[in-house]
Amino acid sequence: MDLHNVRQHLHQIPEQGFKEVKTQQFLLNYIDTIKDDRVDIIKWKTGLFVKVSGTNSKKTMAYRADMDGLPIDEQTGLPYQSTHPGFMHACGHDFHMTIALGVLEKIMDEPLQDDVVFIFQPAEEGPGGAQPILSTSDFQSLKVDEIFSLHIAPELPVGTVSTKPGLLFANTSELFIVFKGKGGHAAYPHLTHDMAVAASTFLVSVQQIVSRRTNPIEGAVLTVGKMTAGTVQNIIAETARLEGTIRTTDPNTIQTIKTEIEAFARAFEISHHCDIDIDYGSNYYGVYNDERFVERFKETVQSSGLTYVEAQEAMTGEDFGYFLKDIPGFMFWLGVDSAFGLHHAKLNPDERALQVGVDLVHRTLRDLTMK
Ligand SMILES: CC(=O)N[C@@H](CCC[C@H](N)C(=O)O)C(=O)O
Repeated sequence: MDLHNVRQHLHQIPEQGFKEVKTQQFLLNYIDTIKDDRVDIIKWKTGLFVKVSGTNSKKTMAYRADMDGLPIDEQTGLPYQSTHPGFMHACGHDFHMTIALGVLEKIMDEPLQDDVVFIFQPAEEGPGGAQPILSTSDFQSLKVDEIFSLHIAPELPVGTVSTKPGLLFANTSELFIVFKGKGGHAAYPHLTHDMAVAASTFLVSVQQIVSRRTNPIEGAVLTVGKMTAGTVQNIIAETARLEGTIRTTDPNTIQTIKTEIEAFARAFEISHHCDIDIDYGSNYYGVYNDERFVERFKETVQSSGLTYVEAQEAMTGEDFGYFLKDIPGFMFWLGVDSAFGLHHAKLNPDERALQVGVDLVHRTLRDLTMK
C-alpha cells in the first residue's frame, strides 16, 4: 500500500459527521482490493466494522479510527488540500483511517492469532458516533474483548509516542445558548433590549465560573468558539447565539458548571429583559486508560525503538471514552510534528508518521494477542 496516496486521497474528501458517504465508499473500495475470505464487513450508517478472523482465536481485539472532518477552510496550500470547500481533516482522522487500512493490509500478509475488528467510526467531532455504535446489535455481536485507538499529536516529533494510565482526555459537553429580546432601530436603544450586548456581557461574565466556582485543583475549561447576533449594522439585535464547549477532568464538575451557567442565565433574563434557551448538545465521557494495557504498550513502544513519553491529561474530548467505559483498553498519542496544532487550518502532519503508526498498531495487536 502507498500510505501517502491513501492518506492524501482521504485528506481531499473531508466530510461532516454522519455524512461520510464518499469516505465510506473509498474505504470499502480499498478494502475490496486487499481483503481475502478472512474479512467480514458490516456497514453501520456511514461507518464500518471490519472483522479479520485470526488463525486460532481466543479473543477479539478492536482498533478504532474516526472518520469525520471539521468545518474549517483549509489554508495549508498543499497540492492535495481539501476539495470540499469549508471542510478539512484538521484533527488527523485521515491519518487514523490510513493507519487502520495499513494495518488491515499488513494482517493479510502477517496474520494474527486472535480476531481483530477495525471500527471506522463516524462523527467523532460531533454529535458522537461511539455511544450509538455501542448500543447496536451489530457491534454487540462482535463481542469485542479489548480495544485501543490512537490520536495524532502535532506537538510531538515523529517516532515519539505518549500516553498515561487513567484520565487522558477530558469529560466534555457542548454548549449552545440562544438569546431572544426586543430589537429595533439603532438610533433608539432605550426602546429595545439589545441581544448583542446581552450575549457579549454574558460571555464575559461566565468566565468567572471556572475561576471562582470550580475547585482550582481540578481542571476546567469553558470556551465559547462562536458568537453570532443581529442582522445588519443599524438594527439592534433581536437574537444572539453563543456556541461553546465545557471540559473538565472530574465528570461531576461539568454539572457544577452547567448549574452556574443556568444561574447566570436566570439573572440575565431579568437584567437584560430577554429569554435564554440553553442546549448542551452532545456530551463525551472522559478517556480513562486501563493501566495494565498502558504498561504493556510502553514495553511494545520501547522494544520497537520508539520514544515513549508519559503524557499529561489533555482538555481535548474524544468519544472513544465511551468505548473504554464498556471495554478494557487505552488510547495513545502518535507524534506527527506539525507547527500548527489540532483544529488549525494549517495543520500539516508529517506523513512519515503513517508507517510508524502502522507498524506500532500491528505490533501492539500482536503483543496483546500473545498475552
Ligand atoms: C480530539 C479532539 O479535538 N476532539 C474534539 C471533540 C469535540 C467534542 C464536542 N464536539 C465538544 O466540542 O465538546 C475536541 O474539540 O476536543
